[in-house]
Amino acid sequence: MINTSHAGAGEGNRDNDKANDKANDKANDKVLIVTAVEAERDAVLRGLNDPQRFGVLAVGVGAANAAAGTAKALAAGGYRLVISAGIGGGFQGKAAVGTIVVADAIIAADLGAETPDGFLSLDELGFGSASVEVNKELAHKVKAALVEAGLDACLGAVLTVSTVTGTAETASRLAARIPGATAEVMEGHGAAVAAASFGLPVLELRAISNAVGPRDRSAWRVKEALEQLEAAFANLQEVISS
Ligand SMILES: O=C(O)c1cccc(C(=O)CC[C@H]2O[C@@H](n3cnc4c(=O)[nH]cnc43)[C@H](O)[C@@H]2O)c1
Repeated sequence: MINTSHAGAGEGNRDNDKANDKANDKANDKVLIVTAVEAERDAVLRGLNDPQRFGVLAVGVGAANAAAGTAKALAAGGYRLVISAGIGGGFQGKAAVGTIVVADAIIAADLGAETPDGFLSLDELGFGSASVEVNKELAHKVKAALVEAGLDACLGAVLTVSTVTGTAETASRLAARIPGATAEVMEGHGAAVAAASFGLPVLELRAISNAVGPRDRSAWRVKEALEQLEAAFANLQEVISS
């Protein structure tokens, strides 16, 4: 074996690798914010006064759309963090309409099996996990920044479902099965799985538009929730960009 003891060459290669890593770090410096619909995307954009540092996309309703849209954006490169954002439902006693919920857990609440003895999650079935880890330190910083800005914000588990809860019975069953359940949405888990597949951290931030429970569209406060979403991102740029 030829001994290529050109230490200088080795060091040169290592220096070059470091330069590349630094360049890549610089290149991967944007934050991707994904919403379901354009109205949510536009509210986020109104809040951001330097949109160049962010990618803000409406990827469609539901976890499959969120996963596909997030993965497609991440495949283009340049991102270091994913945030699933939009409106959501709030669980009774946990998040009232107008609250901003920052996820400390992202859970696909109906990913599992129905049995005569109740629901078994993917985790309980032994087929992986229905949850995606959240960057908790950042989640706490985000929540603190929102409270500091005078917004009503809380931390809690954000459940992703395929079917919006429409009865008190379903709401109670979800809350009993997942004690930290705070908000219900349709996309977060999809975006989170896509982020994790690219090795990126994820956050979820939802402005509560309605109570999780009996279906009453007249009680939804979407306009107000979108205003809260705008206010949230107007006060988060430094925290999520640092
Ligand atoms: O008319 C209905 O009851 C109804 C049925 C299905 C979906 C909707 C939506 O408008 C939800 C779409 C959109 O909003 C998010 N969202 C808001 N509140 C909730 C909720 O209580 N549970 C789940 N998702 C909610 C969701 O992330 C979707 O993007 C209305």
